[in-house]
Amino acid sequence: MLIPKGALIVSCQARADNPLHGPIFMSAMARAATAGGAAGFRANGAEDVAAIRAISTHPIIGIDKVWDDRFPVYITPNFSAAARIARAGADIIGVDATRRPRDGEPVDQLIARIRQELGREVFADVATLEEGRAARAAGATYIATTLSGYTEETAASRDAGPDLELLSVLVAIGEGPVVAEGRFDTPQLVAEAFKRGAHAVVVGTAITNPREITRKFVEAAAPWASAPNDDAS
Ligand SMILES: CC(=O)N[C@H](C=O)[C@@H](O)[C@H](O)[C@H](O)COP(=O)(O)O
Repeated sequence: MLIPKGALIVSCQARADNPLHGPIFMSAMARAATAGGAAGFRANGAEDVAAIRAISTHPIIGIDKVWDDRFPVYITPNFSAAARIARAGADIIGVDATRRPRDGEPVDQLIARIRQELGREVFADVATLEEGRAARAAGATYIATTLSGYTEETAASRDAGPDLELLSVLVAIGEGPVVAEGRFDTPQLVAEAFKRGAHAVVVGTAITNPREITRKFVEAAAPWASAPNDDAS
């Protein structure tokens, strides 16, 4: 098992519309996170994975987000996406392990192929207990709460903070490491995840997305903000 117990993993991702998009910024994020004590990374796309691999020996959970209007699954939906990420240097491949339709082989088959043909550990992003059980049975090393709040079935809970309940029930099965991921946006929530038995915690937005962090502070300031020219006397 490559991710050590108690690890804080930092997700270094920035989409194309983010001013920090690109491997130069993401590898700098990873270096900053390393200096702060991060024990591993999650990164999207071959370029960012390769750039982070070049500056770190910590475990990397690599994903390849492939958007396709025909399917809801976009996190490493098929074997060719997984192979690209493995080639780029990811030790662990993150996949959407929900049972939703995807452009590729059924998820159980995908997990088995990643293990057998790529020789990589699988990190299964799930939204429910049943999906977690199934992914474990298919051979995933890590089960993570990443997609709770992001599927049709679980969307209602997205604004309610991280899914601590799902974390607890996955831990209770007791079959292997469970990782807390998705809206763990304060040190207190990270501590709570470990208290509930998380093997590791992945934090993204709250550490590596200055645009969203700024938005939160601006929202807090909004009631006191004057409209332009308000102060003209
Ligand atoms: C649903 C989805 O696509 N989640 C993504 C998975 O890679 C990322 O956008 C998240 O930032 C990541 O899971 C970390 O979570 P948070 O940013 O909440 O700490």
